[in-house]
Order: sequence, then C-alpha cells, then structure tokens
Amino acid sequence: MSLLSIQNLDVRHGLLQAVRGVSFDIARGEVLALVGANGAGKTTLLRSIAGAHFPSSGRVLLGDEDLAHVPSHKRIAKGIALVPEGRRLFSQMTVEENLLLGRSCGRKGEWSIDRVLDAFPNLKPRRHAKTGHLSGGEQQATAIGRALMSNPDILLLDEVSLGLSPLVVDRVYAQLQELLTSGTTIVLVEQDLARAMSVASRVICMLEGRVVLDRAAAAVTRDEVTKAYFGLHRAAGERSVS
Ligand SMILES: Nc1ncnc2c1ncn2[C@@H]1O[C@H](COP(=O)(O)OP(=O)(O)OP(=O)(O)O)[C@@H](O)[C@H]1O
Repeated sequence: MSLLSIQNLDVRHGLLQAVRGVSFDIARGEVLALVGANGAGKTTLLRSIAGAHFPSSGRVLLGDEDLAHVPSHKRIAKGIALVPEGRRLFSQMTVEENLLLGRSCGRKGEWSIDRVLDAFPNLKPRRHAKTGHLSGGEQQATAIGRALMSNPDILLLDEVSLGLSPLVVDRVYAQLQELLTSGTTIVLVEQDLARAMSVASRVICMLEGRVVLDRAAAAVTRDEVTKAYFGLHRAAGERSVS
C-alpha cells in the first residue's frame, strides 16, 4: 500500500489553476524528484501536500485518511513536514530554538538536536547563534533539521539549492546523502535536473500544472526528462508512466 496518494488534485491561486488533475502515489522509502520549468506548479503542489494551500478539488490520502483540507500544523503531527522555499526560519531565534520548534508537534522518533548536529556538523559551532546571522548553507541545514525534528514519515523539500552557491549546494546535498539513502520518504522540488536525477529513485515532471512524465529514475534519460520539461516529448497533457 502506498504511504501517500495524491488523487485528481486541482489547486488554484484565485482564477489561475496552478495544478491540474494531478495523481500519483508515493511508496515508503521513495525519493521522488518533482521537476519542471518555472511556473509548472511544483511549489503549489508541494504546499498542497503539506497543507499550506488547500486544493479546490481532489484528495491527499495519507494511508486511508484524506488530509486535503487538514491545515499544515495538523499534518506535521501526522508525519508530513515541509522545508519551504526560502527556509522561513525565525531569524531572532537561535539554531537550537528553531530546531526545538520542529519537535513541538509531539511526534516521537529518533531525531534529536544531537542527531541533527551530527547530520549537519557545520551547525555545531553555530548552535547558539541567531539564524539571522547564519550563512545561506547553515540556514538551509537548520531548516532541514527543524523539519526532521518533527520525525516525519514524509519530508517535503522545496528547492533546497535556491540562493546558494554551487559549492554550498554540494555541501547541503552531501549532508543530505545519508538521509536520501536511509529509507526516509522524500519529495524533492529541484531546478537542477542532473542533481535531481542523481539523488532520486523516481522523477515526476510537471508542465503547466500537469504531470507529463512519471518514471523510475533508473528508467529514464536526462534527454527524455528535458523533453518533457519543455513539452517536446509528446503532446502536453499526455502522461508517460512506466
Ligand atoms: N501566491 C500566488 N498567487 C497567485 N499566483 C501564484 C501564486 N503562487 C504561484 N502562483 C502561480 O501559480 C503557477 C505555479 O506556480 P508555482 O510556484 O507552483 O510553480 P513552480 O513550478 O514551483 O515554479 P518555480 O520553479 O518558479 O518556483 C504560476 O503561474 C505562478 O505564477
């Protein structure tokens, strides 16, 4: 049985329909990369899974429970954690204080401050620093650590590379590597196709709000994903699934 099932999801921003009839299942332990051009609807979809934005129709099933209209703070308690685009840390609070906020949902599990600091060693000397004084890479590590502190069943990562230098992105991904191979279920929005395909077990490409490609990462080439990305592989709206 799938861990999460997205069924016929439509999501709007006022009159604009950003997500159109999207359906897919996520199995436990999958690392799913969500790719697509700017404006394809990736962030809107991720925020709808997290409960930060309600869909106009469709279902977000976690096990048997439809969470489509359950707010984000309740979804965290059910095991869905979002690392939002732009990180959204409390800049006047320290790394440790931000991490502790992640634990406030009360989910039991293996993540603790010490474990986060082991996973992101660059945070160790910054533990008591206000996050507003941190580098971009340290802030991103704190944001990921805060989500992990809620002991999620599903971790949603929105553009962890955004605004970071290539070197820092390499470091963040190196730190994520253990997580990516540890059986944690992850949905990752990533602009960098090569990187997305190198870390994911499955790739979904969106175009103008729809899923146009859904494949195991090992069963698709970068060229095929690039074509889907630009709507060149076949008529837009037709879905390629294996
Ligand atoms: N708050 C908002 N209000 C109105 N329209 C929005 C809002 N957020 C997104 N949109 C629109 O919804 C569509 C999908 O945007 P979304 O951010 O989900 O795409 P994306 O694939 O994540 O793009 P990007 O890679 O640029 O972040 C776009 O046309 C965008 O302009």
